[in-house]
Amino acid sequence: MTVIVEQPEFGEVGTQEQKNHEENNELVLEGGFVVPESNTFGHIFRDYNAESERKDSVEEFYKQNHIHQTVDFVKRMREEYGKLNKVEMSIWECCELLNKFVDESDPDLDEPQIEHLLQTAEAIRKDHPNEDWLHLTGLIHDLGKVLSFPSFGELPQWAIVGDTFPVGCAFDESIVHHKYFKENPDHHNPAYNTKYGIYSEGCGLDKVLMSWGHDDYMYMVTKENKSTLPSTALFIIRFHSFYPLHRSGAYKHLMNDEDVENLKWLQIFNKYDLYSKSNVRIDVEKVKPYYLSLIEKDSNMDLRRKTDHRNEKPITAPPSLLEKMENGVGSLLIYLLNLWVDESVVVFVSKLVYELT
Ligand SMILES: O[C@H]1[C@H](O)[C@@H](O)[C@H](O)[C@@H](O)[C@H]1O
Ligand SMILES: [Fe+2]
Repeated sequence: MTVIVEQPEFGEVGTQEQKNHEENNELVLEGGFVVPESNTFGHIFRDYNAESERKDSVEEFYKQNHIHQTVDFVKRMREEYGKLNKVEMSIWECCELLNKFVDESDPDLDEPQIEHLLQTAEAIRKDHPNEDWLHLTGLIHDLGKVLSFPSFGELPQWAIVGDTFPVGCAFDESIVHHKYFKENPDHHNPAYNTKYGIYSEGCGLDKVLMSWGHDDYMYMVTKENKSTLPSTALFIIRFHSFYPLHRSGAYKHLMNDEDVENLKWLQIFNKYDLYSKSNVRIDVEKVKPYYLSLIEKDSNMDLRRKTDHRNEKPITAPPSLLEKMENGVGSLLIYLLNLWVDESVVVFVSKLVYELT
């Protein structure tokens, strides 16, 4: 059930083959995934000013997003959704649910999200066939968009999608449709509108409150369910919409050394996330078995049991037992605890181990 992570090698993503393709106006990443020149609508990617049928609605989306994302709002959302007490659902069920969701913030895509999830994961798989943790990350990175469905609280889209940014410090100029922040109360609050605001140099992104949406929610779900995905995957999930950082280089003064390392992977991931938004259709049924096997491997991530251990208290072993956990039997206990089996089973096994050791 462990998703094996090979140590990443960071280097320039690019080869001679890539350069040849670049001359032909297309970009190829390492293995064979070809970056298209234009999005589904024939425009360059992330052009928020291009005349298109989505231009005005995307702008209206960002207006609402920028007015309402405040420190108070983010704190309330984190508190509320941190309980993970809404619904239990398997990863694949979430993927299928998202088929009914169209992202109002996205100028590049108006297809159901399941296509996007699989397009991202398949593009990564083409170039990095051995990084199965990154394939799974691609598959689940946007699942937090389920927040738009009634069972997950039916949040408005401005509280789910779009690029994210820190709250509690000045809104960087590079943020899409920045002008609408002038209607955000935090923008006029001296505690929140300076370069550092409530943060300090190098404090680490983990300490930073990000505008609330699918990224932070899915991060919470992944973390609290004790996914075996590596911490880099959690970083990617949490910050994949943080374009002001990973594209524009803003807010780097808040990063610590670990963030610097993780950012390299996020930038690799982003190429697939963004440029796989094309009209190349995916044969869902064909690739489904592979992704089900990845989900199975990271069995902690079966949201059926674990998205929502709502209202349940985390199960912890008694202190006397914790002392005995150095040995092999203790590891078995940790394993069982991590599986979040019924509490009575854990207590029974705990007692048994205690007696035997
Ligand atoms: O419109 C898109 C979309 O909502 C993506 O899921 C998000 O990750 C991007 O940052 C955003 O620009
Ligand atoms: Fe996303």
